[in-house]
Amino acid sequence: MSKGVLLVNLGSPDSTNPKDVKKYLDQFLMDERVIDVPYLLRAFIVKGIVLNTRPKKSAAAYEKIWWDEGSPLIVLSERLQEKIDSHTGVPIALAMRYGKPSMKSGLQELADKGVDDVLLLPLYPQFAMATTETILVLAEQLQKEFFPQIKLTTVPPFYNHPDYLTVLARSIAETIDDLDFEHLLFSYHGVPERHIKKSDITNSHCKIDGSCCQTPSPAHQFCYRHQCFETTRLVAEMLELPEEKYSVSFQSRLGFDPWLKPYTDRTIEKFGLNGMKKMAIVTPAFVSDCLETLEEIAMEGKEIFEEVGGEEFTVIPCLNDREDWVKTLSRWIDEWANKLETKKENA
Ligand SMILES: C=CC1=C(C)c2cc3[nH]c(cc4nc(cc5[nH]c(cc1n2)c(C)c5CCC(=O)O)C(CCC(=O)O)=C4C)c(C)c3C=C
Ligand SMILES: [Fe+2]
Ligand SMILES: [Fe+2]
Repeated sequence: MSKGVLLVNLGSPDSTNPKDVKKYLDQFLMDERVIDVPYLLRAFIVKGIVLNTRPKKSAAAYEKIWWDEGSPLIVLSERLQEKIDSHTGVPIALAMRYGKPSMKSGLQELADKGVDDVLLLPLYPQFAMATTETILVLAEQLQKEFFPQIKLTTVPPFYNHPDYLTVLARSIAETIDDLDFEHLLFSYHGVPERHIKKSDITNSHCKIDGSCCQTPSPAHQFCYRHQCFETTRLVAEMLELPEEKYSVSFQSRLGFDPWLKPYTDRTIEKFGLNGMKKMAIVTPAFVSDCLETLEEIAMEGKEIFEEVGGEEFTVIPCLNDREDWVKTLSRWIDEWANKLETKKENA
């Protein structure tokens, strides 16, 4: 069999034009794993309400962070793909769950090169219904309908993988090496609490309280909240951060349902109001810098902190295409490719 890799990230609009943003948000928010209500209600919420106001607001936000080459998320993902491609011996294609390049075109690109054994690598450290799961479901649908010759293998969420944690810890230490900050906030993309309960395979573990995510359970294989806490705990351990020096929050909530708490914007405000002057923030749910890190955190978050008396707001960049991250992903890919090779030779 001939091997190849499909890297998948979230995706961005084609441009900052509100029409393009509307098209992108339509595809994104009509996904039943993102807004998980019955179709007619979802269509009413998305097409009847959100798409009438949000595209203009989001387009203005994209305008603030857009690069000459395009969306930061896409450009950074392309750089990552190119670098991995030059480090590994197998073809590497890049796709987005929403927008372009589509997952179908990514699989087609690999199929055109004769690849029939694909490693699917969702670029999300933690599992979530709205990210990893929707990629896996679509990949399986596409495989069945258009690429029956392709065998798919998936890289599981790597939230607690020592290689990933080492790179993340190093990226944090490089930015705040002298520990001259009062608090490090680990801000993860939020999800509605309902998503966490839906992903609970035991149907009884998840309470979204102070202890369920710390109590061992098979539910944690699919628990975004647990996985965010674990990434944080393990990285803090590597950095030898005392407990009072770091905490977790969740950003980017949308709509009126309860989302995971505490909310990042309110946490930053509270820090400033309590007299904190120097804080740092890291966003480990994102592998590539994007609207949510460059605008919501680096611009809006900074503004909130400074408005309430904060003085230094240090943002740790995402892993993007840093060399040690490229090497880590390339090693995982080579290990997969060589393992299959060995199995085949032994057969
Ligand atoms: C309503 C639901 C949303 C859920 C659930 C959600 C989960 C989720 N998203 C990411 C990663 C990203 N989201 C980004 C943008 C973004 N997210 C939502 C909504 C939900 N996300 C919206 C409406 C938008 C668009 C921008 C806006 O209008 O605010 C991005 C940035 C994309 C970019 O082009 O830069 C990322 C990345 C994760 C990891 C996640 C669940 C864990
Ligand atoms: Fe999102
Ligand atoms: Fe939990």
